[in-house]
Amino acid sequence: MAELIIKDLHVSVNDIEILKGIDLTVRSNERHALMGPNGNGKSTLLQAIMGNPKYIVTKGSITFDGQDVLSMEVDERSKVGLFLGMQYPSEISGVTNSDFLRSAINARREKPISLFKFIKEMDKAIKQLDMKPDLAHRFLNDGFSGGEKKRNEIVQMMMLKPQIAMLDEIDSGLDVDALRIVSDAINECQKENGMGLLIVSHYARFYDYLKPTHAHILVDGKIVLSSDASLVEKVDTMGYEWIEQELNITLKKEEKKAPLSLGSCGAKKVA
Ligand SMILES: Nc1ncnc2c1ncn2[C@@H]1O[C@H](COP(=O)(O)OP(=O)(O)OP(=O)(O)O)[C@@H](O)[C@H]1O
Repeated sequence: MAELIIKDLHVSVNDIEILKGIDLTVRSNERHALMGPNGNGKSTLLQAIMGNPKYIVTKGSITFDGQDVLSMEVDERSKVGLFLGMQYPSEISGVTNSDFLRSAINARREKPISLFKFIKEMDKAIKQLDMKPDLAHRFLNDGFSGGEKKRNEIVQMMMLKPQIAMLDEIDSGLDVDALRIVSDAINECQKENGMGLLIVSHYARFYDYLKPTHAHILVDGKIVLSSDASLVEKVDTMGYEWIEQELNITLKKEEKKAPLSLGSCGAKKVA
């Protein structure tokens, strides 16, 4: 069973501390919803786990099956089974989608994948995501619509078969049908591979499809609440303001979204 363990993680960007002590464990088959007001550090956490050099870890640890992730290069993190589906996927002209994926797959295998198997798997993924068949031969994300880029991240996930997949607002920009198609693909991939999921989204509809086993709220660089999927419903109906009263913390003014109301969903205060 795969296990990603994050302990007391502090991360700075441009000398400003964004993450201020994150503790989180994600295991195979678990589905963690990570929510929180805008600009509080969700993407920063995912980028730091994947090793984006802009995000400097100043304290704490990240281990994957007992191995020190922080001492690994980005490609090594991918090879051990970590995957990040990006909020803003990059466009790379000159590299076709299929070349990119084949190289990424071969980098983590002793023997290169046969062309036959690769084409079969890529066709299956493209069909499952209901994407245009020419996608494999186009340059990576070049000229792709917003929704196509997000679906393409899931094609990559299906092909790479990670042990822990982190999805950063992969639902944003998807129409209602695409949201269902993408969710079905994620669910099937998890069923086949037993991967663990860490999912950042602002929308309950996406979580309705993915059925989180755990849910967390991140505020000002800390996970302040952890619970089950009932936390997603609570945020969907009440926003985040109730957290101020329940935990006696202050949300930044511009992050307040919902009308003030109180309630409890049995969430556990963790910070
Ligand atoms: N590469 C970067 N350069 C400068 N500042 C950054 C960078 N990445 C993140 N930040 C800052 O770190 C803070 C947290 O940003 P982050 O993207 O992690 O928040 P988030 O919770 O994912 O927000 P959202 O829900 O809006 O996506 C913000 O103030 C953001 O401006």
